[in-house]
Amino acid sequence: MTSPAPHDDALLIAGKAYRSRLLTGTGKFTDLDQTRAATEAAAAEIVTVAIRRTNIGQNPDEPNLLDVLPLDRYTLLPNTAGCYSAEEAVRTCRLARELLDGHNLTKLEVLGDRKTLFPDVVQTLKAAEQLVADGFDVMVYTSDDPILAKRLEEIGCVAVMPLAAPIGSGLGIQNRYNLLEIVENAKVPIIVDAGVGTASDAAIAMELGCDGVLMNTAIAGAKDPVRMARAMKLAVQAGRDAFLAGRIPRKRYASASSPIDGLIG
Ligand SMILES: CC(=O)[C@@H](O)[C@H](O)COP(=O)(O)O
Repeated sequence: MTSPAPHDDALLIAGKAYRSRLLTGTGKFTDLDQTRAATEAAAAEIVTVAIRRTNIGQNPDEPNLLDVLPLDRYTLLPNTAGCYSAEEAVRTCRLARELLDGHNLTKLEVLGDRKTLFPDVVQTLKAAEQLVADGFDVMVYTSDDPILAKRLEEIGCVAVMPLAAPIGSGLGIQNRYNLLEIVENAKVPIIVDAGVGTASDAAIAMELGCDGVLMNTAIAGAKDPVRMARAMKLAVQAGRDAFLAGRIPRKRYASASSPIDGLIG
């Protein structure tokens, strides 16, 4: 049997196919040139933007992110970073849709507190319901709770994005069994969002069967963001290939690498 070439293995989100399974954030870079260079090195196709913090045309006198990440090349994923209630998040998504001429794809995050930046799951569910009813394609940041992930899928979110660890912590995947449970039960893409620290974290997420990884701090905060972006691209690709190839089972005892049948003497 021939394995599909990696480029046949598209990530489908809201009816659109993407070759890249690495989604990147646009915050925390030194300047727009670095944002562009790192995003290119990551080979990201979907880039997320904090609508309340980033100029995508609201302030005509300030540098515009879209000058370095043009809409004909990237799929913009406006996000609701900084929102602490369903109401604020819904309002922010509507503002983004207005600014972007009816663009329906959105990343919902409703935060619970400023210390952990964990999602407020009650407010997240409420906002997701309203946004889906309002015609948005909602990619939703959530905790790594499998029951909640399923509820968000049932509501109609187009992708569910459980955290690996708190946003910006770089702690890597804290509960791989929860992620596995979420992935095994999902009918929509599962994209790990937040908490990745280095390339091996991204590879593990993909080896677990996640459909993609979204990250910002691990790239933007690295000593060499462009180099880290490239490392993340390769890690996501390697993890995906390893998942599709199927890992060998773990065994307690050794099994010789060379066959012992037909040994002389
Ligand atoms: C960029 C974004 O949308 C956030 O959810 C978050 O910033 C990602 O987390 P890390 O910064 O930990 O990668």
